[in-house]
Amino acid sequence: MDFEQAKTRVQELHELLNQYNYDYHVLDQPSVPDAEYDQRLHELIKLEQEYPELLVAHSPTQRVGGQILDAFEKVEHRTPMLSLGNAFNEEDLRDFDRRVRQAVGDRFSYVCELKIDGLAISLRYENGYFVQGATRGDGTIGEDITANLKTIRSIPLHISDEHTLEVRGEAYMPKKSFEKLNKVKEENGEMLFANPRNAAAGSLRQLDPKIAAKRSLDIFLYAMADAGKTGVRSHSEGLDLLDQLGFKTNQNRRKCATIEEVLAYVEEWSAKRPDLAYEIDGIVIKVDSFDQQDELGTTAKSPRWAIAYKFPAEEVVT
Ligand SMILES: NC(=O)c1cnc(N)c2cc(Br)sc12
Repeated sequence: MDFEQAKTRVQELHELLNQYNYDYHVLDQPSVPDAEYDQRLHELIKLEQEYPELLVAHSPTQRVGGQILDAFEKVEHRTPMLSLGNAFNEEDLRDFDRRVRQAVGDRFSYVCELKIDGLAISLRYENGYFVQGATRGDGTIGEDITANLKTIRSIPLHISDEHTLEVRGEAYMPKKSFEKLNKVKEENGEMLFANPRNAAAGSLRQLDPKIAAKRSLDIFLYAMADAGKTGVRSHSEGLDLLDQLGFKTNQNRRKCATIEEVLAYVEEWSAKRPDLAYEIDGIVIKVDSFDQQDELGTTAKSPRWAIAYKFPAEEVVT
């Protein structure tokens, strides 16, 4: 095979492997047996060894970085990462609804989403390439954990969208992975993680990406910074765009026209919570239209157009 043929084949393998990866890790619908994926990946590794000039940072072979970092660099978020005000009961939710109606009237809708109990992160794409990933930190300054986030297979290393994009989401450890990890730690006489959130945070703060890669972390993306710049006009349209771009979003979201529908969604998912493959600690409720979000504005800490309903703390049986 000459260089030009190798270049064409490398491009084909990028597309094939990215598609297989998307089907498996984003859609949860594997399209080929693992052996087929491994065979194609091995073919790409061999071609990159034979033609090093064909090895690029966004190659599917580059998910698990080499060197162990000494520390994490600080990253300033170009758009601050918000925190949410809390609601603890039906009355708090009705108060929130009254405040929204006072500001924007009765013609609006909410979007309800599961509040993932993980670690808030931000992904930065430039010209369609994943270039940096960071923790929320204090909302303005986070830590650069790009190497560890690259190991999360549901994070695309390249997207079709050419402009610069910042995508926010929650990295988490599925319940089964958490139980498996603690079982191994117990067998090794190591300290156990208290819960999947701590396990996810501890895994993403590993200085060695090879350790993070073994922790079966996953992610749900739920917002774009400056989403309006992409032309979408509401939060729900933004989530649909994230789906189209190949990101993993949580499909249990629902548009609600009234607070009664919001309360029904809260009730439904409070009951379904134990059967989910991941921990949630509440429900996020947002006014959908960006124009109406702008009318409501933001306090120093959190938006007036969103609230997080928190499930009551579970009784710990000692
Ligand atoms: N879907 C969402 O908006 C969402 C889900 N899960 C979370 N832990 C958070 C946190 C903020 Br802040 S928003 C959000």
